[in-house]
Amino acid sequence: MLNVLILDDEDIIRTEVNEFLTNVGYSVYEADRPSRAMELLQQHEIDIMILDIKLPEKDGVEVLQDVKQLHPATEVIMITGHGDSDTVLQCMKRGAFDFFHKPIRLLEIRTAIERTERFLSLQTKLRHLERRFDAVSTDLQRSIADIVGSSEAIQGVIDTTLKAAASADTSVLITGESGSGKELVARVLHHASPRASRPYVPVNCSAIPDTLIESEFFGHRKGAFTGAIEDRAGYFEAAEGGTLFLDEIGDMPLAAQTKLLRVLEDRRVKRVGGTREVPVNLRVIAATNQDLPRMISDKAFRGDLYYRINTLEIRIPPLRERLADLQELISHFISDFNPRFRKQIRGISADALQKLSRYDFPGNVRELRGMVERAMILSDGPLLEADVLSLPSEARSSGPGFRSALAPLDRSPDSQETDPTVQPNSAEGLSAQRFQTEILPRQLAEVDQLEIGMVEEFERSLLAEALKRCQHNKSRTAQMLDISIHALGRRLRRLEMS
Ligand SMILES: Nc1ncnc2c1ncn2[C@@H]1O[C@H](COP(=O)(O)OP(=O)(O)OP(=O)(O)O)[C@@H](O)[C@H]1O
Repeated sequence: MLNVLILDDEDIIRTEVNEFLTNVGYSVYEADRPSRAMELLQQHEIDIMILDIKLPEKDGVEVLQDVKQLHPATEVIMITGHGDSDTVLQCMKRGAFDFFHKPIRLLEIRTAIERTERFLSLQTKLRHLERRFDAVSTDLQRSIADIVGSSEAIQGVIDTTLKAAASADTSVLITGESGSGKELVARVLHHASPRASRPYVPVNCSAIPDTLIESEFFGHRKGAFTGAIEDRAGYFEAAEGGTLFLDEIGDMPLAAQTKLLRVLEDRRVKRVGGTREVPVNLRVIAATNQDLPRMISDKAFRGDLYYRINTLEIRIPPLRERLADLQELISHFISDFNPRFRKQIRGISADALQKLSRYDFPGNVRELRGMVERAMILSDGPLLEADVLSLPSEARSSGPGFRSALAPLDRSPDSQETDPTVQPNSAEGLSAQRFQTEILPRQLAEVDQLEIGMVEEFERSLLAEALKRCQHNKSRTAQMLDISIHALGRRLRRLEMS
């Protein structure tokens, strides 16, 4: 409903116009002088103002000027006398939307107001579209910029992603090793698609307990089970119109796979405890680092679901197949971490880079990011050197130990079990190894949460913990932290721990 303000010093005109407009459904305010009109404009969002020319205090042309300056969203319709062509011209120049002559004909007013109303609604739509367009394009720009790398391999991935984005209903399966950037690609896919202005709902299938999976995906009605204290929409409904990203789909239990398949086929969902089915309109993007065809032959993944979700497959090559991106990625992470750690590290030494490029990065970009983060905490100079990067010495690069030292932070327990390089071989080995593979990476991940001023404190406690575990033997501590004994000494002195 539009708000209309009438500014006229003639009571009879105000009353008549007010009655007429109120009857046809507008909300009408009246003012008999400019100062009162300005007060009302302050207090209410006035869409249209009907403004007389001849007024006490100041004339209508001046009032028009004030209104256009202070309340540009308010459209003004002027009431002018006959033969006032100069004034009409002035008013139009100053932004009046329309005008009509006295004596007023109510029907004329109504037509003028309806015209203004149509104009206002078009303007609102335009503003809305502009906002959406801006938001969509910046989100897309930002999500593409998040994918660092100029190698042919990664550019190929971005090209395919943008092509896949165009067909808004096609299911896409993103495959690639852990930490290779599948989530980043899923975001680009959404933001570049016609569904970009609608929700993007990422779901990590491995993080939902089996017992909750149905209500999380389908939602529930109040009272459907203990704890269902109110009606809740599930992921399918939350992603309405947009994209549902199912990360780690290989971890979805078989029963849930069957239900997912049904939704993809019927495009309808029913909340747990509910009776009504509601239609859903969304695109599903799934991602996995597992070998789904093998899981199908092992009966751990449904073949029919697999064919349903991989209408199009985007494979992200592991980092070791695109080492051309290494330097760019390292620079990106360094500039990301510099302000957080209050450092001014300029880059990486040629020697360290060369050694890194011989590594196979089982944890891919996530692992590289963790390495850079850790090295930056430990680094004292302007360049990241091999000793703080936990790089393998030539002898260790292919031998056991190195992988475990750099195990990605979120490596699954399964992968560690099957990885012969992380099998503990002694009690001391167990604690040192656990410190390297679990405790240290977890603590490093916690750095993300720390305030800048706490970084030194954190570093100090990390070193104290490592020293304690090695009975204060410096060379063993350095070995455990994968840094040289000199680097350890420098750090202890800087932190006044020696
Ligand atoms: N090309 C890249 N440029 C910049 N950062 C990247 C790139 N690829 C991955 N990353 C970073 O590496 C980390 C892991 O990426 P992401 O979560 O997308 O991997 P993923 O393949 O989905 O991993 P998972 O299989 O474990 O879910 C994130 O911090 C991400 O920002």
